[in-house]
Amino acid sequence: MSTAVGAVAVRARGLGKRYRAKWALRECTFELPKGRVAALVGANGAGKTTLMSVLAGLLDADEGSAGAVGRVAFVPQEKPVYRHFTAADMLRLGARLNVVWDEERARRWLARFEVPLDRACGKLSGGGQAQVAFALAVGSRPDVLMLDEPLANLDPLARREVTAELLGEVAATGMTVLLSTHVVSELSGVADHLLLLAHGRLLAGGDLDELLARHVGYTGPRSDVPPALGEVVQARHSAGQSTFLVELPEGQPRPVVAGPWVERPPTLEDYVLAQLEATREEATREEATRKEAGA
Ligand SMILES: Nc1ncnc2c1ncn2[C@@H]1O[C@H](COP(=O)(O)OP(=O)(O)OP(=O)(O)O)[C@@H](O)[C@H]1O
Repeated sequence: MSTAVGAVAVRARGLGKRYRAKWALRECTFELPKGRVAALVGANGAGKTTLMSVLAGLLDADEGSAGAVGRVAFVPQEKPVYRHFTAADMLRLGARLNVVWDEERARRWLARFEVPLDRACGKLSGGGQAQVAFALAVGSRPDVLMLDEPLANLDPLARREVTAELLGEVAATGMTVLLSTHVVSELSGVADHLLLLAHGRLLAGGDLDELLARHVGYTGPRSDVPPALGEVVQARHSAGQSTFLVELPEGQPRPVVAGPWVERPPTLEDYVLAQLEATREEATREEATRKEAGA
């Protein structure tokens, strides 16, 4: 089956969600193209779980709209499995509960991660239980797979293997993946799209290569300003040295920087950490201004 170029898998328009009076999400607008692996990142409490829950239809939005095209599978942070069920029982449950069920795919996932079919889920390790939840999600052949902190219970090798398997599933089925994580360093080469949340608002979103290409890291002699024009996302100074992460102005040729300055393309981790730090500093400044105004 061919897919229209640029088809959208997940869309949000002015999406907002509040718990009582407190907004957990506000004015979120984005489109996630089909077949992408999108990383949803943000500090604790930024609104990642809330966003996924609304997109998966588990929570109603309080303003705006959101939707996903096709069948959605959502694996929450707690990796729900029945403790007294074996992995094989869980697969039988999957077959009963899902409109579409690919038993072979689900079994292959469990075999790949050496999860015994006959052991009660309660007796599996946290990582093993997570694999059962993933197998069920993959077996349901979703068009959009949403995973809340899928890497949290896994050891470093398992994290790499799970992300590799997910990429394999994307290549084989054309599904779209949205995964939230704090382990940003392990998303290089996995995610090709980014949604960055801060205090319930979407700070950045879009194609990862494009986003990173618009940013440059500079290291050079101590200076209050970077060697090229642009928005300073992060500035760090030590006695004799300054480093900057700069967002270059759109639609202009890339600046040529010479002399003592060294240019470095930022990694995903550099970019995300700099953005989160900048937001935290801004929040601290706003809080101080509020306190001053109230004093
Ligand atoms: N059921 C709830 N009732 C009230 N407030 C909630 C509820 N769930 C989340 N919140 C609040 O909404 C905000 C966003 O929470 P959410 O769990 O979506 O963030 P998160 O980015 O997933 O955080 P983490 O990385 O810690 O999992 C937080 O301020 C949180 O305290």
